Amino acid sequence: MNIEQFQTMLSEKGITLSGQQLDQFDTYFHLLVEWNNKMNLTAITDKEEVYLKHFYDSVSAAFYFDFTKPYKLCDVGAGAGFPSIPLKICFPELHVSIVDSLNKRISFLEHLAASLKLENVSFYHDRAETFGQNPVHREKYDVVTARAVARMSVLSELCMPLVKVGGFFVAMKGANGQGETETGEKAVKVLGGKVESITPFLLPIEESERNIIIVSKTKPTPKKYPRKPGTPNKQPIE
Ligand SMILES: C[S@@+](CC[C@H](N)C(=O)[O-])C[C@H]1O[C@@H](n2cnc3c(N)ncnc32)[C@H](O)[C@@H]1O
Repeated sequence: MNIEQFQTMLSEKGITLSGQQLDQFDTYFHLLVEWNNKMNLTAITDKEEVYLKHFYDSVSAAFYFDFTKPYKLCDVGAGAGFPSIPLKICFPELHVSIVDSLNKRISFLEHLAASLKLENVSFYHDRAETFGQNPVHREKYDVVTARAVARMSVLSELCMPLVKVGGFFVAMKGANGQGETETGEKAVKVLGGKVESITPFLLPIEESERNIIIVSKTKPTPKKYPRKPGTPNKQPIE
């Protein structure tokens, strides 16, 4: 996907990017490739592939969920910033918190956010299992996102405790998203949620399948979740 296609295809979905936002994506691409030479951030470094498989794919969450409001958003396991940094570039009103267990990725993100002059972004080097038990963060977010972190039952335990009652969890999945969500539906319920929608779509150009799963939080998550890493006999809730 070249930059013109990126701009046109987003504009067809109602997301119009200014010159400044396009410059931010350009800087993001260059820093991603530069830092990828010193640390493992992504296997995708070809420019057109980064625009398709990282930038467009991340922003595709906004085709199914309204990110235009000044929501408090937490991105669990964002790695090199996906999906929350592309969403923040497109929707500057968002207040973004990123939690990732790998400190070198957090260092990259801090540098990236400063270079892009992003406001209202915070980074936390932590595991979601402990972050979600911290009263500062527990049930404090309007929306929690996750892309390519864990299968739905495990992911729900990491993400649902962070969502406030009345908020949403947006999971970005590949082709197996539907099956995983059927298996993970019990976990979602135990954790206080309800699966509102599973929407399949094809990534343009290469036509690989994606699924966006939207879960609403209807009641508080029981205190024992998320369980700490190493909890005896810890199995996914299935
Ligand atoms: C496969 S990468 C995906 C990164 C990004 N979301 C994307 O779509 O490219 C998974 C990321 O989740 C982080 N991660 C895995 N388990 C985690 C946990 N329990 N708590 C916080 N971060 C975690 C890893 O450090 C890694 O950066």
